[in-house]
This record gives sequence, structure tokens and C-alpha cells, in this order.
Amino acid sequence: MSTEGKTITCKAAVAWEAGKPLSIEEVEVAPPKDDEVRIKVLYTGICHTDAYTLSGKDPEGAFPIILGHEGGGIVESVGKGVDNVKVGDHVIPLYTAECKECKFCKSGKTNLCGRVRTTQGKGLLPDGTTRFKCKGKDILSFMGCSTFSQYTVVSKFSVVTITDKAPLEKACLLGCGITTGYGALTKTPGIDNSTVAVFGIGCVGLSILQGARAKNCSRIIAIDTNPKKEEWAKKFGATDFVNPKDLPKDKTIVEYLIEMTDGGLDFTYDATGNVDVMRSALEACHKGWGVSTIIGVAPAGAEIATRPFQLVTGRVWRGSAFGGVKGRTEMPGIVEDYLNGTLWVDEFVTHTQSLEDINKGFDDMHAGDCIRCVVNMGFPKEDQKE
Ligand SMILES: NC(=O)C1=CN([C@@H]2O[C@H](COP(=O)(O)OP(=O)(O)OC[C@H]3O[C@@H](n4cnc5c(N)ncnc54)[C@H](OP(=O)(O)O)[C@@H]3O)[C@@H](O)[C@H]2O)C=CC1
Ligand SMILES: N[C@@H](CCC(=O)N[C@@H](CSC=O)C(=O)NCC(=O)O)C(=O)O
Ligand SMILES: [Zn+2]
Ligand SMILES: [Zn+2]
Repeated sequence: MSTEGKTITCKAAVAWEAGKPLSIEEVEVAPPKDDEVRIKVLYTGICHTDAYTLSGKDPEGAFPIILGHEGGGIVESVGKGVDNVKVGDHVIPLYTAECKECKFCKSGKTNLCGRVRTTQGKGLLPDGTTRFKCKGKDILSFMGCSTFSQYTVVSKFSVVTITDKAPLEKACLLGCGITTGYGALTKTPGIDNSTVAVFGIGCVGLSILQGARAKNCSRIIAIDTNPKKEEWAKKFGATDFVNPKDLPKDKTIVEYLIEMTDGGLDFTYDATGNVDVMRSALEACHKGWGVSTIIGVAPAGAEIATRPFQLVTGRVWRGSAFGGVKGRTEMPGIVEDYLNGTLWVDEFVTHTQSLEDINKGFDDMHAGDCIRCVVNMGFPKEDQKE
């Protein structure tokens, strides 16, 4: 029986308040309005940004909310005015929207889109309302995606169709961490054959490493305080691994890296979210030309600092969201890279959980041996269609 135009009651993991476990609830998901798409979410990754917002450290974090932004699913129905996806399409929701019409999208200078970001940051769809209700209360939407619900409604600008050849239980991870790291490296101008250092070897850091390998970077140094990450880093293309905890007492990580590389790195990337690490990443850059990119998300109130002299002497500090990738235009190509073996994705799934056990997925993430946990949203294989 078609659910088109009707409210769907389904299961979702609701974050009622900061710092508390998610609660599995029956939620009502209203049908998509004009320019909106309702998606049956089959799988979702858990990203560190979900944990960050749940912790209460996100200045934009508001509750109650349905978190999740690394999902894969199938279009169940569309509102009027939607012509970029259709019922039955396999899709990835995009927390970095792409309307193709706004000043940002037309600038050719950024992947950030101005169309939905203001309402998105308030937990709302572009018309200023939410499609979720639970126990009579409105529940907010997260990053325009809310993939911790079996059904979600997103703006038509926040979704891209991908080939159904890509298994969604893996391809869901392209919705954030892998694309973020791979894009941030491969879209860096002048990166080919350069020296690179990556701070923080999680899902994002490993994806930066595999981008560096694809771009034939001449030296790829991975830095992490967790010794278990050495094996992972080498597998994904690192030529060297440095654990800052193992340095001689009189050496800082910056001094060590500068010595190792005869003056510093051409490019460095922070994938930790720690502002002290961000400073080290900048200062480990080569005088005159080194470029450091901040990817990690820092908690509310945290600020970066360095001596202005570091910039006066030619180092550049920049940042990157969703790897600089324009989701609707570029995601199909990234999925091609995955399917032809250039971009590793399957290797990232170290843990899986059911929706009922999603809180265990958050525990997995903090355990140190987890790259990504994928949550099965609970639809049997025969129901994995619209
Ligand atoms: N800008 C963007 O578009 C995006 C940003 N992010 C952000 O990127 C960051 C990385 O995400 P993800 O890869 O999922 O996170 P992970 O936690 O999996 O990876 C971070 C790694 O950094 C390590 N680490 C922590 N402190 C240090 C330190 N002082 N020096 C070196 N390594 C350190 C951690 O070790 P340990 O586990 O032992 O703490 C961990 O291995 C997060 O802040 C996330 O919010 C994510 C996606 C998109
Ligand atoms: N809400 C936070 C900022 C969070 C943030 O920086 N998000 C990243 C993506 S993290 C994904 O896992 C991002 O893309 N930022 C750009 C954006 O437009 O949100 C805060 O208010 O500090
Ligand atoms: Zn994320
Ligand atoms: Zn736009």
C-alpha cells in the first residue's frame, strides 16, 4: 500500500537532551512538502560530529533532535517541484546542500550553499518547520539530514541520486567522513607529488591519506596519539607514522616534523578537532609556502591561536567543509571512484549495530579500535525498496 501523501509512523533514535543516550521512539514523519523529499533510510554511519552535538558542545546544537548525517536510503515520495530525484532512487542525503543557483553555488569558489543553511542550523527545513513529531512534540532535524530515523524528509537541494550498483550499507559512509577527507586532499590546488602530514587518523584522516596516495604525494606522514592507528595509517598510504607521545622529552611535534622534512611540510591537515593540534599543524608547514587545512570541528568556545609571524612568513591557514565537494554534482563521480577501487570504503566499516543498539555504536566509536560503525535501520532485504 502506498504511503505517498500520508504521515508515516516509524522508529527513530531521538536525542531528547544533551549528554543523554539516544532513545528509540515511535515518531511521526509528515509527508514531504513542495521541494522536499522523503527518504527511507536503510543504513547510517555514526560520525564524531553526531557525538559532538549530542555532548552539548555544538553552539548550534538544539534539542529534542534526530541526529545522523551519514546515511543511505531510497526515495519513498517527493513533494511538488522535485525533479532531481524520483521515487525508488538510491540516494545519499547531503548536509552540505547544493542548489546550483545561489551566490555561493554560482561562485565557482566554494562548495558551501546559501540556500538552506540558515534554517538547517536551527534544526528546521527551509520553510521553517520540521516534519518529525514524537509524543506530541516537534522534533528538530539535524544538519538537514536526520538519518537516525527510518524515514526522514530533506530539501531537494540536500540529496543526490547514486547508482544502485553501490551497496548502501557501505556507500552511506560517503555522506560524510570519507568524502570529507578524500575531497579535502584531492581538491587541494598544487597537491600532486607534495609532502603531506595528517593529524588524527580516524575516518577523516584515513581518507586524507588515501587521497594523498592517489595524488602520488612524495611523503605522507600520519600523526596520532593512538598507537593502534599506525597499522591503519600505513595500509591507507602513510609513508611514516609519528606518535607525539613517543617523542624525546625535549622535542615538540612541530620541531620533530620540521627536522624530518628539511624545513616543514608542503601541506598539513587537522582531523582531530583539537585547537592545539591545529596550531601544530600550521606551524609544521614549510616557511614561505606551506598550507594547513582545518577539518576537525572544535567545541563551543575553543579558538585557534598562533604568532602572526607564522602567517607573515608565508604559511597559509584554511579550512574545509565536506571536503570542498559539491554533493549533487560530484558525488556520482566519488561513487565511481569507490566502485572502480580507487577509493576504499568497505574497509572503514569496523563495527555494525542495529537501530535498537545505536547507543552501543556511540560506545564503539569511543573504544579506540573503531573507524566507523554502520547502523542497520531495520528493514529486511526484501523491504529495501521504496
Ligand atoms: N569539516 C568537516 O566537514 C568535517 C569534520 N569532521 C570532524 O573531523 C574530526 C575527525 O573526525 P573522525 O575522523 O570521524 O574522528 P576520529 O575521532 O575517528 O579521529 C580522530 C583521531 O585523532 C586522534 N587524536 C586525538 N587527539 C590527538 C592529538 N592530540 N594528536 C594526534 N591525534 C589525536 C584520535 O585518537 P583517539 O581516538 O585516541 O582520541 C583519533 O584517532 C572530528 O572533529 C569531526 O567532527 C568530520 C566530518 C566532516
Ligand atoms: N555547528 C558547529 C559547526 C559544525 C561544523 O563545522 N560542521 C562541519 C561538518 S562536520 C561533519 O561531520 C561543516 O561542514 N561545517 C560547515 C557548515 O556550514 O556547517 C558550530 O556551530 O560550530
Ligand atoms: Zn560527519
Ligand atoms: Zn546554493
